[in-house]
Amino acid sequence: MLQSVQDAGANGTNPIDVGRFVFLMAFNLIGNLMFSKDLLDHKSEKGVKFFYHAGKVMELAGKPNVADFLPVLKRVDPQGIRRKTQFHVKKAFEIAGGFIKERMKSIGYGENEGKRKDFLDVLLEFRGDGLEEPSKFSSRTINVIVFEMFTAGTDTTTSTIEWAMAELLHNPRTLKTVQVELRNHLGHHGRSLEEKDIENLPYLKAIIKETLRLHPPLPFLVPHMAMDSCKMLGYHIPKETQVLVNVWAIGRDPKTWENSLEFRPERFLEPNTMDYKGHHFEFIPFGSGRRMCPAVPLASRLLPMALGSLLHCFDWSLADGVKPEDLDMSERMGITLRKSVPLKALAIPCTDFRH
Ligand code: HEM
Repeated sequence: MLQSVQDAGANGTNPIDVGRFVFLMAFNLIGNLMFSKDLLDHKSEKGVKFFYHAGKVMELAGKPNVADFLPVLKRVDPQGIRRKTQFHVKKAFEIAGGFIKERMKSIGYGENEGKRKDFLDVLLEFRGDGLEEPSKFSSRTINVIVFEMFTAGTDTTTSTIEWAMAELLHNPRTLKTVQVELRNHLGHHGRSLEEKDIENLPYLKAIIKETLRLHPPLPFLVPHMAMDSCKMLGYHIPKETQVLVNVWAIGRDPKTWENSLEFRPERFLEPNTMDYKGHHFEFIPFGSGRRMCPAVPLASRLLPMALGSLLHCFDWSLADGVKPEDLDMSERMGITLRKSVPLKALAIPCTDFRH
C-alpha cells in the first residue's frame, strides 16, 4: 500500500483518494490470508472498476427500501434498488470472482483432495464453530464464506482508516501528536512500523478507538432477530422481531461520553477506559456476544498497523487548498457508514521513507 500511495501521490503533488488505497490494501490482505496472494493491483483498470462496483453495492444494500416495509412491492422494486444492486454485485463478482477462482484452482481447490483440505481447515479455523465437517462443505458454502470474508473485512477497514485520516486532518493537533509519538518510538531515520510496536503506541491505539466510537463502520451492527418473545425496558418484543442495535447513537450518548461529539482520543488514555471487546455495552463497534465480529484480534492489529504506517511514512495535508476546519465530515449511509465526500489528501514521503 505504501509504495502505491507514493507512486500515485507523486511526491505530494497529486491528491490521492485515501479510501481507495486502504480498500485495495484490505482486499489484498484478506486475499493473502486466504490465498497467499495479492488479488488486486492499484494500477490495473480492473482494480479501479472493482472498487467502484463494490462501493455501489455497499451503498445500495444499506439504502432504506420501501419494499422492506411493504412486501407486496418486492416484485415491483419501485426504486430499482434491487435491480441496481444486482447489476453492481454481478460486475464486482465478475472481476473479483475471476481472481478468486483462478487462485482457488491454483491451490488445488476441487482438484487435489490433500491441498483442498488445508484450505478448508483454514476456513473452519476462522469460523471456529465448525457447523459442518470441512470435507462436507459444499462449494456454495465455501463461496459464501469467501465472499463473507471479503465483504465483511474490506469496507469496515476502509471506512475506519478513511475516517481516522479525515479526523486527523480535521484536527491538526491530534495529527501532530500521533506523528511525534510514532517518530519518537521508531526514530526519524528508523525502521518501519512492526506489529510488536503497537503496544508502545498508546495514542495511535486511542485514535483507532475514538474513530470507532464516532464512526462505527456498521452503525446498526447486522440485523439480529429475537429468538423468543421478551420484555426490554418495559417494551414487549415479540418473537422473531428484527432488532437493530444503534451503536452510532450509543457511541455519541452525552450521558456516557463527555463532549461526546468531539474527536478527543485522550479520553481513551485515562486509566480503566473502555475497550471494544464486547464487555462494555457503551462501546460495541464490533458487536457483543455469540455473533460479534470474529475478526477483533485481526482488526486490532490491522487497523493501527495500516494507519500508523501511513502516518509514519508520509506527511499529510488536505488537497485543493481545503482548510482543516472546512473539511466536509458528512456521512453517507450504506451497509457501512462512509464519508459522503471521499477524502482527498496529499502524501509527502518523509525523508526516512522505507517500503
Ligand atoms: C474495523 C473493522 C471491523 C469492524 C468494526 C467490524 C464489525 C463487525 C460487526 C459489528 C459485526 C456484526 C456483529 C453483530 O451483529 O453482533 C461483524 C461481523 C463479522 N465480521 Fe467484522 N468488523 C471488522 C473487521 C472485520 C474483518 C477484517 C473481517 C474478516 C477478515 C471481519 C469478518 C466478519 C465476519 C465474517 C462477520 C460475521 C460473523 C457472524 O455472522 O457470525 N470483520 N463485524
